[in-house]
Amino acid sequence: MESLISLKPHFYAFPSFSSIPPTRLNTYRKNSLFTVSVRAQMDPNEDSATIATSGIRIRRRPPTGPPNHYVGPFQFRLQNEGNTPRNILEEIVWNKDKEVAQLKERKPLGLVRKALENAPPVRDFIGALRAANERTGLPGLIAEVKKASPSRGILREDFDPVEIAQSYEKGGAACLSVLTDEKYFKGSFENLELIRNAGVKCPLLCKEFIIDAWQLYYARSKGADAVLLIAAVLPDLDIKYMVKICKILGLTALVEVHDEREFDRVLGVEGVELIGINNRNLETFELDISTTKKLLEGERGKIIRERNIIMVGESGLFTPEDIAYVQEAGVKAVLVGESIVKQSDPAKGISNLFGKDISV
Ligand SMILES: O=P(O)(O)OC[C@@H](O)[C@@H](O)c1c[nH]c2ccccc12
Repeated sequence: MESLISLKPHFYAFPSFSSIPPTRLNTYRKNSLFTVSVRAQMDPNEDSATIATSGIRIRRRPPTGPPNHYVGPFQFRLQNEGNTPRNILEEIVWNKDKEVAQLKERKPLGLVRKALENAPPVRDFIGALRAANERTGLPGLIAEVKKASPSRGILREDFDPVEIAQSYEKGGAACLSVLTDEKYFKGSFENLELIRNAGVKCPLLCKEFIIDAWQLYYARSKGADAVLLIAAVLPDLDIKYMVKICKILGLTALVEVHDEREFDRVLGVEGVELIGINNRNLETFELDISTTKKLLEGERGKIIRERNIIMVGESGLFTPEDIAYVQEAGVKAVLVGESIVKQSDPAKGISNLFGKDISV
């Protein structure tokens, strides 16, 4: 069934990595983007389109072309299954695709790379988490500078990112996460830069929906020490290449999963050192902190320990009992936003969350 949604001209999605068959991908990457020599594996039984999107459920861009209908001088845009996002994650990613295409036009990779020369030095994100964990015996805290989210709306009206970041640092956070998505989370790269330039010592995670390697360079040029790679939106090959690029840039990659399938995919990627389990399903917003426990049971937990991978429990953590629960499940770090950002004194929010002062 088609229905009318707007009169605006339709946007043509810009092709990015996932739409390029792996064979071409190599040449493309080698010639125009990076000088990394990596070879994509091709299974002769799988066609290239399947490989390029392997592993993910969401559609990275609208599968149908512009559904236009002309009536005289009027151009109508028709809504159908192929151009309507099926869930919020698809919507965010489709939007991000347009956003990145525009940003790239304004600031091509060459310019971003040039800007890297003046970027502040990278700091050791994983080292900070390990040190905090050893010092306190509790999971190292990644405290999130978060103004709003699509599931919770505005979390804090009087939002001063630098003040919040400084308060988190004072309260004993090991690292900070700064949301940079503007449309859905009311964040910005300006916030990231402001916090970095204010002299906050905690390493910074750029919390963004990364779908294109250009964004990794951009995040680093703005002072990020780490980036988030979401397995639900990135095919295996993208994760593999992006992890390699992060290494080259000195960035730590926090690779996020939320079910067994994504976890297994990520465990199949070489060089991953930090994995987050998101207790919130980004497609449905459902929150369940037993996700962290469930995913770390049995064989997967064993692999994690053998490889010395640091696990991060993400989302929906509000009380000392929640922290104890995910720690028991095997995490050495936690990522927390809502419960601490909402407190008038975020440092106090941290002590409430852990049931004690972790700054000393
Ligand atoms: O505010 P919470 O429930 O404490 O959650 C923080 C963080 O885990 C959450 O913001 C998050 C985790 N993964 C994401 C990916 C995109 C956007 C946001 C997120």
